[in-house]
Amino acid sequence: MMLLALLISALASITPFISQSMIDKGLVPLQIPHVVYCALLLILFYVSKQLIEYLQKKVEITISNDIGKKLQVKAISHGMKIKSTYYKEHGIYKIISDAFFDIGAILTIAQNQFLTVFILAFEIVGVGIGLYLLDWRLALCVTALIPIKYLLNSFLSKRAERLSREVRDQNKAYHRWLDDVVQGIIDIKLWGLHEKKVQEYSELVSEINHASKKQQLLQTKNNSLSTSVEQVVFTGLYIVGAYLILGGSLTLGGLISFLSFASYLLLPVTILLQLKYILRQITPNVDSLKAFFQMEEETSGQLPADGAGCIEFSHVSLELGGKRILQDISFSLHRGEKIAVIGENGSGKSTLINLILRLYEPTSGQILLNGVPIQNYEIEAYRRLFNVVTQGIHLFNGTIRENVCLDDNPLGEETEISFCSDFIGRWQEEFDTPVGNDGTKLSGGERQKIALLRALHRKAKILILDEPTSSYDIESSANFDNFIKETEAFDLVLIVTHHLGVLDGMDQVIELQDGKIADIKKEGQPGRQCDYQNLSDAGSEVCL
Ligand SMILES: Nc1ncnc2c1ncn2[C@@H]1O[C@H](COP(=O)(O)OP(=O)(O)OP(=O)(O)O)[C@@H](O)[C@H]1O
Repeated sequence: MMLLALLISALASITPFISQSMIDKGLVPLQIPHVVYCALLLILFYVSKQLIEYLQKKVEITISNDIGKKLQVKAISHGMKIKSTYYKEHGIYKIISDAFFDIGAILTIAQNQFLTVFILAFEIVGVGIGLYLLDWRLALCVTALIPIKYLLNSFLSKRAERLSREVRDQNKAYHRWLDDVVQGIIDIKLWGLHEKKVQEYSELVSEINHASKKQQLLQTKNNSLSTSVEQVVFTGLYIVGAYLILGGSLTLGGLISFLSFASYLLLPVTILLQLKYILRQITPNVDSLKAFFQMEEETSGQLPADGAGCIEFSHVSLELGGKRILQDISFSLHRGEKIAVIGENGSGKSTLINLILRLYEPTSGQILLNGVPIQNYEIEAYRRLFNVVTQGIHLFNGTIRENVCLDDNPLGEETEISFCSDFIGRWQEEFDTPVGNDGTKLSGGERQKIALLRALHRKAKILILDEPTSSYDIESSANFDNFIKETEAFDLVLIVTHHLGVLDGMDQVIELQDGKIADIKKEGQPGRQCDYQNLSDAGSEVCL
């Protein structure tokens, strides 16, 4: 590549002379052998130039694909590791789509331009030397174009950056909209929002097209102005050339060669001068990609011991988006205990679990596991301590088996828990039955049973369940209550529930109210009498 670049540079510097010699010593006196000789040399130049351009393109595509892939893989990996507080505001789909959009924009704009700089420099030097040697006065006129083009580019590049920012913002608004529509597709159908959403889509696309049209027009304007200036100077070269021929200091062949090779100089010069314009254009994308990669990832730390002696909340408070969600929460859970967290909607129960799972970090106070602040533990090893059923279960689009065995280990003893696995035997394909997108082929209760099987499949020592039975039938609910009461498999069981039947077997019942602890009732040591009747659950009578 380097050799070819040097070759083209050397050839480029002598080709204007070959061309001049062909006209003056071959064509004008009709010396055919000289014409053929010069023509062969020119063919060598053109073929080498094409060859180097082909190789250059090949390298460019490889480098740009490699860079693109590396950036995208890095973006996916980072996107999955960033703290979950980031995607509570905007979904993870939007965050990653934005990053991909920025990567795409940077590569599309920068591709073909930055990578060619190296080759262009050789070409400019070679052709430039040739043209100056051919006629320095004409070469000076061409060189005068460079500052003019530079000023033109500088003038327009500020606007290019503003328009690029506009295009980026419009695309981000579209990703946010699409994320929302994908999540809410069922409600769109149920509430007949189809036309409204299509209208929103149409408006968003119009805005994107409008911004991108302005961006393209500016680019066209830049090209047209630049070409016009070139044309004026080139036309002027005929007049200057005519005077020089008249004065006997330039031959006709020299002028024709100069004019044809001057464009070989101007094209690479134009591309180089456009770098500033291009840099300003990609600045908004580079800025937002930088902001994405600066999003904090979940931290790593020491490995936790296997199992749980004690989880302790010490004066924990949490604020999200300026809103106080939990306030001064203190309690401790000890090995062997089963604990329920109850309270009205929005009292902070799921948030409390999210804090234990390190999906949020306390604004103040500390959570300790076995006496060590939980943020000191290596995050993945820490999370492996928990079997979890979250309130918003997600089932992957695969079979029941694939959804239960997320660790790729074969099915185990969990399949013997009949109240949550019996229903699977009714399907012909049993555990190999596909569940559909997010388990849409299953009922709400069936989805929750698969989520429980998934949690029990992982042989971790702490079981955390967030309203795991809200869609269970009465019989399954009763079986679940017995299972929780009798199980000895876990160091700790923590369950968030509105279903009061399960409270019977609990060692502690923590009641939250408006983000604060209203009561902690311990077995054999009753706290303030809970007003369970206010909790909406069919099974509330079981507790009272
Ligand atoms: N990312 C967030 N930003 C701002 N507020 C939030 C966020 N997540 C939750 N909240 C608020 O925190 C409060 C507690 O929510 P949480 O989900 O913990 O309640 P909950 O007790 O589990 O309720 P439910 O019984 O309805 O499941 C709610 O008022 C909710 O609006």
